[in-house]
This record gives sequence, structure tokens and C-alpha cells, in this order.
Amino acid sequence: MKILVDENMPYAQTLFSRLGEVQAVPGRPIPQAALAGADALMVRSVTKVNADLLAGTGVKFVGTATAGTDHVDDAWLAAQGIGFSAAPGCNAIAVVEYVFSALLILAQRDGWQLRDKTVGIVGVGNVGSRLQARLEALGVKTLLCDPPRAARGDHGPFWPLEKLVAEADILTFHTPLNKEGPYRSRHLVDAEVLAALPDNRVLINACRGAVVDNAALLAALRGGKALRTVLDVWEPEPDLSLPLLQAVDIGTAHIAGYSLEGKARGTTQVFEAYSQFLGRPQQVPLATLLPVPDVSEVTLNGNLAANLDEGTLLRLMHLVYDVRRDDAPLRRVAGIPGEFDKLRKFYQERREWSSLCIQCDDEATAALLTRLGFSARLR
Ligand SMILES: NC(=O)c1ccc[n+]([C@@H]2O[C@H](COP(=O)([O-])OP(=O)(O)OC[C@H]3O[C@@H](n4cnc5c(N)ncnc54)[C@H](O)[C@@H]3O)[C@@H](O)[C@H]2O)c1
Ligand SMILES: O=C(O)[C@H](O)[C@H](O)COP(=O)(O)O
Repeated sequence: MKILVDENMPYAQTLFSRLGEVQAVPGRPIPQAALAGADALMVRSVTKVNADLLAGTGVKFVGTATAGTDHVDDAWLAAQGIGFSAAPGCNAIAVVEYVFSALLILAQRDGWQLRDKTVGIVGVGNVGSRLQARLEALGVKTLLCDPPRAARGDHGPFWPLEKLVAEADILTFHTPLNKEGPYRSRHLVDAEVLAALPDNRVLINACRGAVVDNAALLAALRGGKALRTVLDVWEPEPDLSLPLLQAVDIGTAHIAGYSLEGKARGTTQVFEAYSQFLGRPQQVPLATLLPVPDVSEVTLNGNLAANLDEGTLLRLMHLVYDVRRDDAPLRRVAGIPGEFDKLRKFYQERREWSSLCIQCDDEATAALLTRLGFSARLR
């Protein structure tokens, strides 16, 4: 059995070789010749999976080690009887930690406290709900917008986007890219929404580039719109607009979800799905794959639970991940053909906050840090 895997999928060789012969290939584009004789294909978001790629091949299963699935024509796969699995939630924690880092950097730069702000979360799924939980732990007010969940009667409250645009200081987008349908999210942020946004707000897009109309955003920023902007995703990728990159406050190469844990979960989720598909179910505990982090333990002195200072939180967070390490390289190489994908391929190892164990003096501080996503213990 021949299994093709994207070369940017850590641990794929180790795991999938338990099931068959593994060949690692580039994902953008997949070399067509490699598909000859392949039984299964494991991709990332850069590969368009559709009839053009797979018609006439023997591929019987496709896995994508990603949360988003807009690159996959799942209706066509289903019509062909080809098995399919994504990796929902695999990298949600990484995206949340990216958003926290960006927000606390902007707060420090502009002299405000996150605790004094209202954060509007658009799309309250795996990423959005984890973001809400951590913001809540810190005492930050949130407003949620998720029409599909509202229609299902899920516990909210959920509000229309217009309310978030009018009232939230920070607007952060975590929807799938729906190109059509009742919950269309393509250009959810368009010229009209941008015009309606009051001054001095923060806009974050860490879901899919086209959720924000990039041309309209550039026009607004060029027109003097007072808006802090954080973009991890672009319309289009990899050929993002260089003027837009220059105009945003933080810009990164679609790496918000790129923690080692997030990527490893993506691989294990599709591995488990494929082994299930073959009738040979296997589970892979994440801890058996991950290396020891560079920094694994620090001590925090004193009782900080009552009012965890945001400067202290920033320092703790940035012992693990600081989004500026990804902003600077993109600005250096954007516009050079191939470099956007190279930044992603040779991504410096990044861990999640849970990899840092914080020793605390008291239980309340340890409990708060645990709610925020760190590992914490009493010393
Ligand atoms: N930048 C990155 O590295 C990165 C990493 C992970 C995920 N993503 C993207 O972020 C998206 C969200 O990730 P997730 O894991 O939370 O997905 P998810 O499917 O768990 O959650 C998405 C939520 O958005 C809601 N939604 C759908 N259409 C909407 C609309 N028009 N308006 C408001 N809400 C809407 C859904 O009901 C759902 O609750 C993914 O689909 C993916 O495209 C990007
Ligand atoms: O949808 C996702 O899971 C993310 O956008 C993911 O981080 C994209 O990474 P890629 O598959 O492009 O390497």
C-alpha cells in the first residue's frame, strides 16, 4: 500500500509507515506522477483536493492534517466513495496563543489593558470557544457571533456581527471560509463593515484570508482608517499584497496554528482516522511523540491570582511564543517567489503554553494559570 504524505507533516513518516509504504511530497503543487499507484493521500491546506487532482487515480482515502477544509471538494470525494477526514481542533490552542500574544503586544505598544477591552469573537468553534474561555479566565468581556450555532440553539448568547462591529474594541475572526450559502463568510469584513468600525479598534484575521476583503482593507488603511490590524492569513496566498503587509501592525505567513503540538495532533488525527478506515484502529498519545521543550519550568513568586498583572502574563507567554518572531521574517522576504512557503516549511519549533510548568506559591495563582493554559504546580 502506498501512502503519499505532505512533506510538512511532522511524524507522518513514523506513523504512516505502520500502515504501508510512505512517500513524502511537496504540497504546492503535489507532483502528479507521485499519485500513480497511491492508495491514500495526506495533505495540508496548500493542496487543492478535487477531481482535477484525483480523477483516474486509485486514491481511496484523503486526510487533511488541518482544521480548515475549504481546499477539499468533499462533495466530490463522497460522490466517488473516497474516504475523507480532517483534523478538527488540532491547532486551536496555537491560534488562541497567537491571538493573545498579538493582543498583549498591541496593548503594551499603545498603553491599554486587555482587561478593560471587549473582545468580539466571530466564529465560536474550536478556536473561538477556547479563546473565549481563556479571556474569561483573565476577566475580559467577550461578545460572540456565530449564526450557525445560534440557529442550532446552542448556549450563547450570540449576537449579530453588526453589534460586535459597533461595540467590541477587538474583533477577531475564526470562521471557516464559506464561499456561498446561508453562512457565507467570504468578505465578511468588506468595505461597509470597515466603514462602520469606529476608530481605534483592533481587527484580527487568523482564519482564512478571504474572510476579510484585503483590497477593501488596504483602501481603508490607506485612507487613514485608525485601525490596528493583525493578519496571519491573506487574500491570496502565497502572493499576498505587499502594500497591505506594510500597512498592518502584525503580519505573519499563515502560521497561527503552527505549534508543534498542533501539527502533531493534525498528523495523529488523520493517522487514527485512516487506520480506522482500514479496519486497523490505532491510537497515538501525543506525549509519546513530543520532545522536551527548550524552556520547561519557571518559578513565580507571590500571590498573583487576585490581579495577574498583564506585564507578567506577557513575560510568561513570551517565554513560550512571541508572535514578533514570525512578523519580522515575513517582512524581510515577502515578495520573493517561494519565500512565503519556505517560512512555513522551515518553521522554527514552537510550543504551546502547556509545555511550560510554572511553580507557584499558592493554589489560587496555580488555578488561574492552569485556566489560562499553562501547566502550574505548587512548590
Ligand atoms: N491561521 C491558522 O493557522 C489556522 C489554524 C486553525 C484554523 N484556521 C481556520 O480557522 C477556522 C476556524 O477554526 P476552528 O477550528 O475554530 O473551526 P470550527 O469549525 O471548530 O469553528 C468554526 C465556527 O465558525 C462558525 N461559523 C461558520 N460560518 C460562520 C459565519 N458566517 N459567521 C460566524 N460564524 C460562523 C461555525 O458555526 C463554527 O462554530 C478554520 O476553518 C480554518 O479555516 C486557521
Ligand atoms: O486550517 C488549518 O488547520 C490551518 O490553517 C493550518 O495551520 C494551515 O497550515 P497548512 O496546512 O497550510 O500547513
